[in-house]
Amino acid sequence: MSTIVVAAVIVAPGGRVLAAQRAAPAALAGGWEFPGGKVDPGEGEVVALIRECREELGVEITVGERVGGDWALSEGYVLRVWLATLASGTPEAREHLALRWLGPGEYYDVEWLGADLPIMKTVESLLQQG
Ligand SMILES: Nc1nc2c([nH]c(=O)n2[C@H]2C[C@H](O)[C@@H](COP(=O)(O)OP(=O)(O)OP(=O)(O)O)O2)c(=O)[nH]1
Repeated sequence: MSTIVVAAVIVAPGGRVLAAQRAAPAALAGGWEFPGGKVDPGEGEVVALIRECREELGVEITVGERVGGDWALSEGYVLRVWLATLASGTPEAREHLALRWLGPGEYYDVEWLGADLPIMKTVESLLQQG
């Protein structure tokens, strides 16, 4: 069975989305992703998403609609993604090298990890549909 990784596309007014730059492992460090992480055994996926955003960014999120289905990662891992908004707090890079809010026209200004580029494209279409 695959390990499930969950990630949040946190959307702020003006269609800004939060990108986070990975600090590790070496093969991925410097690449940009949506905040999240692995679901713990027995843990709900949305619960894991909220926990990861609390741990990594120091924020509380409100989870919205799912983005796509299972996004392929490396062997044995799948990525599931949700739109989210900030319920409280200001994101801080507690585990990442940096954070960036990307507005429309800036969505591709960072080096997304391979799995994340198609997700960004799907999110762009969703946000354009309003
Ligand atoms: N969180 C996250 N991980 C991603 C994305 N895209 C992508 O390829 N990944 C990969 C990187 C990692 O190999 C894996 C997620 O692992 P993680 O390191 O974020 O998980 P975690 O916070 O639970 O950390 P740990 O248990 O390994 O300490 O999925 C993404 O957008 N968000």
